[in-house]
Amino acid sequence: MSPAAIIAPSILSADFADLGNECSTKIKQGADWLHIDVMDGHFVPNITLGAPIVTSIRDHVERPSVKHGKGTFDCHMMVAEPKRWVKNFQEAGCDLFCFHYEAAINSTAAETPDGDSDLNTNPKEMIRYIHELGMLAGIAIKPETKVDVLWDILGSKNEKEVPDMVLVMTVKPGFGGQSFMPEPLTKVEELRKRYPDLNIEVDGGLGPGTIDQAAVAGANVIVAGSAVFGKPDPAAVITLLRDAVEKQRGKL
Ligand SMILES: O=C(CO)[C@H](O)[C@H](O)COP(=O)(O)O
Ligand SMILES: [Fe+2]
Repeated sequence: MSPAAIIAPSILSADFADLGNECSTKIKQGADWLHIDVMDGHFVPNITLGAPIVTSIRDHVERPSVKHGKGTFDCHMMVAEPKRWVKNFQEAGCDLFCFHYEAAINSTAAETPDGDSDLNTNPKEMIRYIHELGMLAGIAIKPETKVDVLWDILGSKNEKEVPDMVLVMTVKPGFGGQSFMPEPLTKVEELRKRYPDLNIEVDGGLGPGTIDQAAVAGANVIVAGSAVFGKPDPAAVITLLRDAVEKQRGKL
């Protein structure tokens, strides 16, 4: 059986003027994690938020008591130089640092806030660095990136280099509220076939109309922004998303 359903509302669609309350309310309404979209205007053509905001909302959401537990801050780092921000986000209260494969391999100037100018941004090194700082590590791929790039990383003999989660984007990263792209689900299917226990997250355009396809493919971590925030009954949407994943779990 694949891992349990994890529902992670994306705060990109929250009321930013009332963020602390928005976040704590979503947890009360049944969310497991909060998905925090960090965009730097370089890796994607949009800017959202940085570590100070994560520090502020951490005061409103209790830290998870167990690994992957309720209240996990799932930081989706759509930034050009992910290594620069690992320590910064760890100090802010991030629990899961999910960087983009495409950013890691193309990163050039990776000086960290500590002045560490080691430019090595090999994905496995990144994962080890994130783990050494006590966070869970995720690796994300854009819709056009082939899943094959992940086999070497997922097959690493060093457990510190193995990610805790893979994020398969189902929209082009950069904006909330886009239409779901079904094509990347073939990557989810292949990941699930090879790795029955892996946390596989899908992100972009997920909601009541698209969840079944993602659940059948084998995704268990579901990000939903515009389908949850600002809706009349967010708790009902969260339950619907969870039920769709749970229904498929036994079959996978
Ligand atoms: O990473 C993202 C965009 O780059 C967001 O997490 C994602 O788009 C969620 O928003 P929605 O559910 O409205 O599509
Ligand atoms: Fe995201």
